[in-house]
This record gives sequence, C-alpha cells and structure tokens, in this order.
Amino acid sequence: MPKVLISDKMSPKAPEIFRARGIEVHEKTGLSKDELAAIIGDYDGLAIRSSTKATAALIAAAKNLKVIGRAGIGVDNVDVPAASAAGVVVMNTPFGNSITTAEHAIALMFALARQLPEADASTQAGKWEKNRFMGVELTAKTLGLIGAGNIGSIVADRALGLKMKVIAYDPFLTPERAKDMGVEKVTLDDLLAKADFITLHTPLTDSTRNILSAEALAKTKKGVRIINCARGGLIDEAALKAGLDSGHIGGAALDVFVEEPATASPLFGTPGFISTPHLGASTDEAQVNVAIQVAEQMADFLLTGGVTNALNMPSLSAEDAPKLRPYMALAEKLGLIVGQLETAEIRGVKVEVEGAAAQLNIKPITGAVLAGVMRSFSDTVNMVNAPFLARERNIEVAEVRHERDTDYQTLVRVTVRTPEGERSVAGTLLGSQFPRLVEIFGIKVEADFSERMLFIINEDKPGFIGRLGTTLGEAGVNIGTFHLGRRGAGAEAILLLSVDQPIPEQLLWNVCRLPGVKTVKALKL
Ligand SMILES: NC(=O)c1ccc[n+]([C@@H]2O[C@H](COP(=O)([O-])OP(=O)(O)OC[C@H]3O[C@@H](n4cnc5c(N)ncnc54)[C@H](O)[C@@H]3O)[C@@H](O)[C@H]2O)c1
Ligand SMILES: O=C(O)CC[C@@H](O)C(=O)O
Repeated sequence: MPKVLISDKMSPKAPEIFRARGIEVHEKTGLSKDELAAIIGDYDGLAIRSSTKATAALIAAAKNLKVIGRAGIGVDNVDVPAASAAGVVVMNTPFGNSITTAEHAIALMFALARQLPEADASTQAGKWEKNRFMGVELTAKTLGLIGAGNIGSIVADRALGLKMKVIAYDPFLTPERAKDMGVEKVTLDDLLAKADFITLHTPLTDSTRNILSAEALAKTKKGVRIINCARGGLIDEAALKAGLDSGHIGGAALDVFVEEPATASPLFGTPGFISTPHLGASTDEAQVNVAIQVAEQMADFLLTGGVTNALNMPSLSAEDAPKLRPYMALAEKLGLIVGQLETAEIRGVKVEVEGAAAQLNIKPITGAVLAGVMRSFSDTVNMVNAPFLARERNIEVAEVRHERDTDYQTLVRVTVRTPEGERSVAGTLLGSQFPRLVEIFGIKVEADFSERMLFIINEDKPGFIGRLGTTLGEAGVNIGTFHLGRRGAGAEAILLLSVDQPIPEQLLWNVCRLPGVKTVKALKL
C-alpha cells in the first residue's frame, strides 16, 4: 500500500481521499527540515502547500518518493530539477485557487482605493477621522495587469465588471486572446505610464524578478497603486518603500514578500502600505478544491500511473494508463535490449510506432524506451528522469508515428545512433498484452522476453547449437526458450535464449570461445 505524507496544513478532504483510495496517509505539519528529512524516506508521496521546502537535500533523503503534489499553483518551494533528476514527478493544481486569488487582488485594490485598513484601525481607536480618509473611485480608472494567465484574466474580467479600463503586459498574450478578454495588450513601458492601479500575476522567473524595479517604478504615474498577489521578488521592496515615502506611489498592497514568512519588513508601518500573510489562496472553497485535486492526482499516479498536471512529465489519464501499460512494458524491454547491446556512445534514440501503438499517446512510450536504454548506466533512471538524463548526455530523441499498414497489429521500433552507425530492435504485442521481440539488428526473430537472456551473434554453421547446449549444460544453466534468426543460410545468425539461472562470467567466456561466435552478451530484462 503506498504511503503519503501531508506536511502542510491542508483541507481534511485530502486525507479522506487518500484513505478512501486505499493509501496510507500521515499528516505531520510544522516539522523542521531535519525532522522532515528523517522521515521522508518512508513515503511514496509528499503533499504540500507553500510552507514545506522540497529542496534537493530533502529529495535526496526521500529514497522511496515517487510524487510531490503541490496543493496550489506556484512550485517555487520545490526544486523541480532535483526532483526530475531523482525521477520524482512534481504535480500542481493550476486552477483550484485562481478565482480566490483573483478576488484577493480585487479586495486589495478596493482596500487601497478607500484606505480601508487605516480607516478601520482609526475608527476602532475611537478617532472618527471622517475627513482624513478621502478615497478614489475605481470606475473609469486604468488597471494595468502584468501577467494575463489564469489569475490575471479573472482579475481582468472582474475589473471590467467594475467599469475599469484594463491594459495588459504579457509577452505570451496573443492579440486574439487579449480581444476575447476585453483588454488592451500594451508594452511594459506603456502600462507603467498609463495605469492608475497595477496588479501582478506572473510566476517568479529570471524574466519577471524585479519586473517592478526602481527604474520601472520611476516610470509609473504619480499616485499609482500597486497590488502583488503573485510572488515576492516581482517588486523591488526597497524601491517600493522609497516610492511610498516620497508620495510618488499612492499605495501598495502585498500578499507576498521576498522573504516569507515576512515577520519584519521596512515596509511595515509605511503610510499607504497594506499587507496580508500570503492569503491569496486562503478561502474554504479554494482549499477544498486544491486538496481534492492534489489527492486525486497523487492517488491516480500512485495507484494507476495516471499523470495529471505534472511539471516534469507528459500527462497520461487514469483511463489511458492501463491501456498504455503493455506498450510501455514492451518499450522498456526494447530499450533495455539496445541499451545493453550497444557498447559505443549513444548519440540518438528514435522511437517509431505503428498500428495500434500509433493511436496512443507516444510520450509515455518514449519515456519507457529511454528509461530502458539508460538503465545500463543508471540504476535510478525511470520514465520521469530519463528524458532529463538523455538531455544531459546530449542524446537526441526523436518520435515518429507511422500511419501505414503494418504486418503486425502494433509495432514499436527503437533505433539507436552511435558514431558507428544505427541499429534497431522492434517488438509487438501478442493478444494486445504479451510483448514479443520481432526484429533485432535487421534480422527477423520471434522471441519472448524473459528476465535473464543470452544474446549471441555467430556464423550460421552446422553443429553450433549442439556445442552451445553442451557448454551451457556443463555450467548447470538450463535453457528456457530458444529463438533463432539469420540473415541467410550460412550468413550471420542471432540466437536469443532465455535461461533459468544467472549466467556466470566464465560461461560467457566459454561461449565466446566456441567456433564462429562473434558476440555474446548476458541480458537482464
Ligand atoms: N498569493 C497567493 O496565494 C497565490 C495563489 C495562487 C497563485 N499565485 C501565484 O500567482 C501567479 C500567477 O498564477 P497563474 O495561475 O495566473 O499563472 P499562469 O501561468 O496562468 O499565468 C502567468 C502569466 O504570466 C505570464 N508571464 C510570464 N512571464 C512574463 C513576463 N516576463 N512578463 C509578463 N508576463 C509574463 C505568462 O505568459 C502567463 O500568462 C503565480 O506566481 C502563482 O504562483 C499566488
Ligand atoms: O497554499 C497557499 O496558501 C498559497 C498558494 C499559492 O501561493 C499558489 O501558488 O498556489
């Protein structure tokens, strides 16, 4: 039974779902990084929000971990490259808290426009300062969106309902999408010059870090009000403080900070400054949504292999996963065979599918091939980290889907390219389930796969099979199945044997010395 650890506060829906699906779940929140590292090795899944930091060190300690599920959008608290390298799938829930976060941005915009927190504090202090708090209307004001994805587009929709004019800076926003959203696509400089309110909705990346730098803030309209419900680090906090102090910036509301938890900040106490403690996603509705989604996604992955919303693996629905499983098993075996037989440096791997396999999602098939190919140089390779390992080793990967008639109900062909040339193996599924090898290095065979196999290339000469049988028999190795293929009578022949016992090194030498033998290799599948 897989085991999942929930290490951040999450709706009770998440543990309920894990238990209902037969997964053992433990909720342990507020652990120090050492406490977490000490227990993480017991778990197959880790479900988190934003407090847990899934660092490279934690991932290295997580020997059984298969999946990290982020109940939320941003995965900046997860070292995704380290997870990928370790073969751990990282999933998020990209839509569950978008409305809630957009509403928080709108709430902060209203709070800034009418100085609600200061007015509330003053009134509750018994001051009744009616003349101190003069606000501004939102109607007809220009809202500048930086980032017009899920959350930005919901903010735009709500702002248009408030009769604001919405302009957006997002290099990935197409003119058609901008038109559909009812917003004007502008450059960043345009936005800075025109917006009365600016709201940020981008991830924190190299291109967005300090997007509101001192220089950018200096280009804003006097009195601009700024809202950040996306990520700390998008605004230069010192420059923001200076802008508020000088009166150039009319107000700023931050839900997110460079350092979190933000228990001290030079911004605290600055007139016109409002803050919330990363509450963007904190509504009952959003937390139930993300908890349900993360638990369902992680359970699907751990129980069926289905992949949804993964950042480091192609999607695979829970319905498609069982259909693809026999193809992936075949693909991995073909990869294992070429990976073990190829001694030269692999520069490229081509995966071709035809027949029934061509109707399926090819990505998981390719992932399985790569995992098989690279198993010969990494024990920890799996479908998640195989594409990353391939990239690291400059192995070019190609996928080809053939829509042609085939002699087989389905065919998967794997070709590896080395400085010495190309070699390929191909396989099919018998009865849509049982993998069979049908071609190896251009020679037709008809072989099933087994855990231990002996591969031999020899000259097709009379008497060889008898001598081989005797050699194996003398070493106490029993032959399970025996498959033969050859280029032609008397030409190069291939033998694939499944054997019941491990093949000792000495036996390989003895076979190698038999007359006519060109290559001998023990294969582990
Ligand atoms: N405060 C919270 O609690 C909270 C809750 C949910 C999400 N978030 C954060 O909100 C942010 C936005 O989430 P989303 O779901 O809308 O993401 P999204 O991926 O749907 O949208 C992000 C948008 O930013 C745009 N973008 C990327 N680089 C840009 C750049 N250099 N300049 C301008 N635009 C750029 C993208 O094209 C995309 O349209 C994320 O950082 C997420 O982590 C915060
Ligand atoms: O979990 C939270 O409270 C914050 C979530 C938010 O930052 C996100 O990126 O989804």
